Amino acid sequence: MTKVIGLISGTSVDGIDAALVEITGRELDLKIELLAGATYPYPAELREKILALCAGEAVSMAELAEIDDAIAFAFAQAAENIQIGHQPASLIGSHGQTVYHRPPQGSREKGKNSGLGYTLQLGRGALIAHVTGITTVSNFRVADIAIGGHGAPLVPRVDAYLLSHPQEARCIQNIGGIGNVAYIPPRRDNWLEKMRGWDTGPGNSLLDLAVEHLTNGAKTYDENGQLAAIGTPCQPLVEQWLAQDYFQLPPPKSTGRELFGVAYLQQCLQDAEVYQLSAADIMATLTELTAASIVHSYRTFLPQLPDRVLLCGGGSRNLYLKQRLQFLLPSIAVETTDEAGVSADFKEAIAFAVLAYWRQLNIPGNLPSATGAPKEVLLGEINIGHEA
Ligand SMILES: Nc1ncnc2c1ncn2[C@@H]1O[C@H](COP(=O)(O)OP(=O)(O)OP(=O)(O)O)[C@@H](O)[C@H]1O
Ligand SMILES: CC(=O)N[C@H]1[C@@H]2OC[C@@H](O2)[C@@H](O)[C@@H]1O[C@H](C)C(=O)O
Repeated sequence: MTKVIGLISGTSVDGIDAALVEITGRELDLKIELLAGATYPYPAELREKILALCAGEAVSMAELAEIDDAIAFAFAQAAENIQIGHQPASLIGSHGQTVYHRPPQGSREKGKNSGLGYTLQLGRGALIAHVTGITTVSNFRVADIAIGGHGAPLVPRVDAYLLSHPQEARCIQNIGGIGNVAYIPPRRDNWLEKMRGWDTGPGNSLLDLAVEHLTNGAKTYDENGQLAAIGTPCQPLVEQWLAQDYFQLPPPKSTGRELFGVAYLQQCLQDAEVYQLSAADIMATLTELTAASIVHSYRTFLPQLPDRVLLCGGGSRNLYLKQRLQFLLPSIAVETTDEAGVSADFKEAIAFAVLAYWRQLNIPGNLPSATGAPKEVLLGEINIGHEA
């Protein structure tokens, strides 16, 4: 049994999710127990700086170094806090903070750099290992990227072992800033080879930006989808947006705030002008885009629709969004991963604890059918803590 801390701040940049878990087994016999989970918001000033970086604002290398260190210290503090009242952990898996993600483009010849993806997560693991004294695995995405993969999504392989079912085909749908899915066929025959995974597109990123814009900064997210729920989705707009490139691109595929960020929202608002929509209608329409893009991708790219969809991430708390997903998938059970025994709030943090644990055991962490990499690889760089 190994006690591991998983840390991640996702594309919503709302704060650091920390999970303290006990892990046993390897793959098919993998078991986790969540001992503690908490979200530690970033200091407001740091969040603003990170969002500016993500939006492509120019910073000097000196400023970048400062932000990197501030993130690492915040992550180390989260690791210290989550252990309070528990026996100390022996390993940390820290995803860090994505500030830039460029998916690979087209085919790539070995040894040549044309078309290679690029991804940058800040919050260097060496500093977290030094501050906490705990060995820290970090930089999980780069090995998959280096061999031509997207480096994302990485959670599907962990989903496979924690959430597969002997009879049911399941879609594990994360709705964070960006949405991503893991499709898991029933656990029989060569089920792992039949798995699929990809980023479905915007999760909450456009919703958060829109609410902030429409309420002049008074709100940062549409709690439970309350505002969207009193509006009406403008279907012609949803169809217009769904016809765009990303939604038609076959998987494996990944995306980020580089695409579904401020400029994308501005274009959406401009497209909406002709329909003279109310604030609630705009929110309903953007929420419909999130729901419809998820369902469109299942209908277009999966070999069969799943028997059950298990939601996770902050968007699983958006009741209106959940209702719309259920409406668009009438004969399929739409629930959350909580109902299958894995915390919907902390599944990503749990996954990075598992990925660190696998790294120590030399077990590959990527699922080539989800990242597009040509083979399985070990993920993450190991930074030894001085107490190791
Ligand atoms: N009660 C709620 N009602 C509606 N939306 C919510 C609620 N709680 C959280 N959210 C949404 O969830 C978002 C945070 O989700 P989460 O923490 O899963 O994202 P993330 O991990 O940063 O993203 P990603 O998975 O893309 O890396 C918030 O920004 C908000 O939009
Ligand atoms: C580059 C990056 O940070 N991607 C995130 C993001 O947030 C959701 C989606 O886009 C997913 O691809 C990924 O995160 C999760 C943790 C993953 O790798 O599975």
